[in-house]
Amino acid sequence: MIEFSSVSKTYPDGTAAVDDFSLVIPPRKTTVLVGSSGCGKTTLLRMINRMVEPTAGTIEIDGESVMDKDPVRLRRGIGYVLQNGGLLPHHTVLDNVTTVLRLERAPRAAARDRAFELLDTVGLDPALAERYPSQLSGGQQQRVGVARALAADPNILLMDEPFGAVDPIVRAELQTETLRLQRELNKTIVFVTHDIDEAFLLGDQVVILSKGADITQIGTPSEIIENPADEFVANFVGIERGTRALHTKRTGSGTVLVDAAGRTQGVLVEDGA
Ligand SMILES: Nc1ncnc2c1ncn2[C@@H]1O[C@H](COP(=O)(O)OP(=O)(O)OP(=O)(O)O)[C@@H](O)[C@H]1O
Repeated sequence: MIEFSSVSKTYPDGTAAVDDFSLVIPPRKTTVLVGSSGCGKTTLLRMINRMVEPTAGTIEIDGESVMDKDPVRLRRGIGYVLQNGGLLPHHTVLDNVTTVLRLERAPRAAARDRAFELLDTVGLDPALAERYPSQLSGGQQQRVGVARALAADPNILLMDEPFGAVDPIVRAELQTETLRLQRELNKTIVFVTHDIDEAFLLGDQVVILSKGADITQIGTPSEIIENPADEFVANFVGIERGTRALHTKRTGSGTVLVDAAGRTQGVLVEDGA
């Protein structure tokens, strides 16, 4: 479990990125932090692995403050996936994946075996192992980034807009893979995005943030769609307009659900019918 208690972060230039933020992140589930640009999502994520240190408040992992842990060891125990993959350009895929293992002084052969196992886990062809990041597609680079983050088998995986830079089709593929990985690996995932559809697809717990990392609503996707906290959330989620604003339409053979653009999205099947 990760717990934020009254956490604030003011950067040296006076920007109050996070103001009195408290949240419990349950283990082995995916928590998605979603909100518009600049609301403090990345700052929150980076405070978990101490890449950013809070100005006030505490962050605990399984009851122990991150400030009491050695930052280097802490970071090696937490996988971190960035938007652009964050791969080292002059290192092969294999070397990128084994970076942490080599820092941990794992024997070379064991690290290599583990890297191939990880490439398989993230759905990459082992033939890509000797390539450099520039010789991979954006989607493949992201998979390498995930493999690298998983290398030391961390309990926690932080993902900061990991699919922001790939095209929509690859993005959908990577989202499906993330769901599969979560089922198979059972990690505590903290995922940052500004895309509410991505948040609802991946999140067991979704946290909708506004400026200063102010929590506007927190809940499961169903809870939020069924009972949006206010007009901002209803708009953000697209309940009044867009694909989630469904209307019923009677047809000769039953009732269908139609979206705001007039496209039929499905058939209404009444419970117990
Ligand atoms: N190193 C820094 N120094 C000063 N201000 C910063 C720094 N890093 C972030 N900020 C500011 O803190 C606020 C929150 O930034 P943060 O990156 O956490 O937001 P975000 O929600 O992740 O945004 P985005 O979706 O655009 O990445 C913003 O106003 C940003 O400009």
